[in-house]
Amino acid sequence: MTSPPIRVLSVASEAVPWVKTGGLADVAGALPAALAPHGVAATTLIPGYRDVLARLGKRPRTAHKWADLFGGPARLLARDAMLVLDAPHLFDRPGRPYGDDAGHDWPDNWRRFAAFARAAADVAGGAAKGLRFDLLHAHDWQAGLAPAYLRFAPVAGSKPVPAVMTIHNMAFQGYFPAEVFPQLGLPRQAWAMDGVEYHGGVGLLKAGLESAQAITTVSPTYAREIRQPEFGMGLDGLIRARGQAVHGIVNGIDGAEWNPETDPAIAARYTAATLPDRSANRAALAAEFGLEAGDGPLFIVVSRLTWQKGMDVLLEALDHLVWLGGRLALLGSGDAALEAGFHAAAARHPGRIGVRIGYDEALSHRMQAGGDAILVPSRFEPCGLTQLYGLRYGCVPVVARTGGLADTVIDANVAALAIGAATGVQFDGVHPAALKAALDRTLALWRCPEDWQALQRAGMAQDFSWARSGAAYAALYRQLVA
Ligand SMILES: Nc1ncnc2c1ncn2[C@@H]1O[C@H](COP(=O)(O)OP(=O)(O)O[C@H]2O[C@H](CO)[C@@H](O)[C@H](O)[C@H]2O)[C@@H](O)[C@H]1O
Repeated sequence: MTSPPIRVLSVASEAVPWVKTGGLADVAGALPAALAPHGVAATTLIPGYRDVLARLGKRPRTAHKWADLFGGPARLLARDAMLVLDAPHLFDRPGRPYGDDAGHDWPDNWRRFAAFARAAADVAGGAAKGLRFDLLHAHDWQAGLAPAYLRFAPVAGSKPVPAVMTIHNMAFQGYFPAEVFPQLGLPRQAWAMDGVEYHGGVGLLKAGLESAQAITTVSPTYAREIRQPEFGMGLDGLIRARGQAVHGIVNGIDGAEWNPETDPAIAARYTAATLPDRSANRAALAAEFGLEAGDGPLFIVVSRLTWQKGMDVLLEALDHLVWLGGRLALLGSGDAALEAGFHAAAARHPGRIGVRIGYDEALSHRMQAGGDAILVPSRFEPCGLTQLYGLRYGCVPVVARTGGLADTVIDANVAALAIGAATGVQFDGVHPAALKAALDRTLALWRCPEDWQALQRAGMAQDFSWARSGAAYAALYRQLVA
């Protein structure tokens, strides 16, 4: 007899295809399908931002109502395996999920995401008729209070529901002043070192990390790195103390959406056996970015333009990249100074550097299909998805040896090349000299077409589908509900 599926409420502030600002959305969106083959029925709860509600269509079912959820009425809307928290006073506004169009965080973010977490804990605890869950899985600081509500203020009479807290990025912790604590609806004992108190204020991610039965992050190397102050960013002591409960599970990618054999966004479809067909994509990409023809590699970057991603270091290596005969197509948005820096580099190197500031999903597919190598010089990278897309598309990753980049790319050292295992180039220490040296190594590989194609083929043969990671999450859930 097969056992009934484990029912998981996955709680995230963004999930594809509904709302995305970064990699969290890819993962939260992919999890339910990744878990289904492993006996887990996952339902995703996201906030009802204006765009989400607009796309939800006319008649979603109302599964629960709150007369007053942190200052206004709210409804739980259900559509298939999706739940949306419709709370107009918190989420129905123009702008982005976490701030206005000018990039300022919403001043009431603590209230928005406390309410979201409270609602999640209510739903996991059985408050909504007909919806039952065995476990709550919270993602990042926006969902961080949900495990704390389950621990300190569960639905009256409900059976205990275990929680998993996943860190997608330790740099974002949801820290707010102590004054908000009395408004969270938590009992006084939650204001403690092993509760929500954090450096004299309230830490939303911290609260989740203290309260969840298990902690995961998105690669084994990052799980080790966050035990150190440099990567733990104030929470390294907590991570060390809870070491036994911390697990590193690498993200998968959606192999249906990211498949060069079937991708509707690209000009020429191809497989590892038909690599020469890629050249049409390459030519189209160069044309799209106004780049001249050349025999050097066409590098791409698809990234948030931030310090985390090492984009300031890349700026300092661009003259060298061009001097080597390379070209660069960059798509991204973020810090104004970095955006200006890339515009200036493009002006300095017309025909060699092309820059597109903005967010464009279809273009990101065309770039992976047409680029020769993708640059990911991150200072820290919990997992990273763009290098995985690069591997799948034969766009060779050139990455810093950190976090998930260290775990997913096999450096083209002599031994790895000799056995055909190498899939990319790694470098240590994110500073201009190290990146320039990595570019030199990349060029040496590029000049030997046999080596280069071996890198591409080995990368395309890697399996970063969700199969393994889905099984790992399912095994963890099973332990916790047992
Ligand atoms: N301008 C643009 N146009 C189109 N698409 C763009 C884009 N800029 C970025 N993207 C896309 O957004 C996603 C970014 O995901 P990443 O994993 O690389 O980083 P992020 O730091 O957002 O995620 C955090 O969470 C994820 C998920 O766990 C971790 O992998 C990661 O290390 C961690 O920092 C990718 O799908 C990428 O293609």
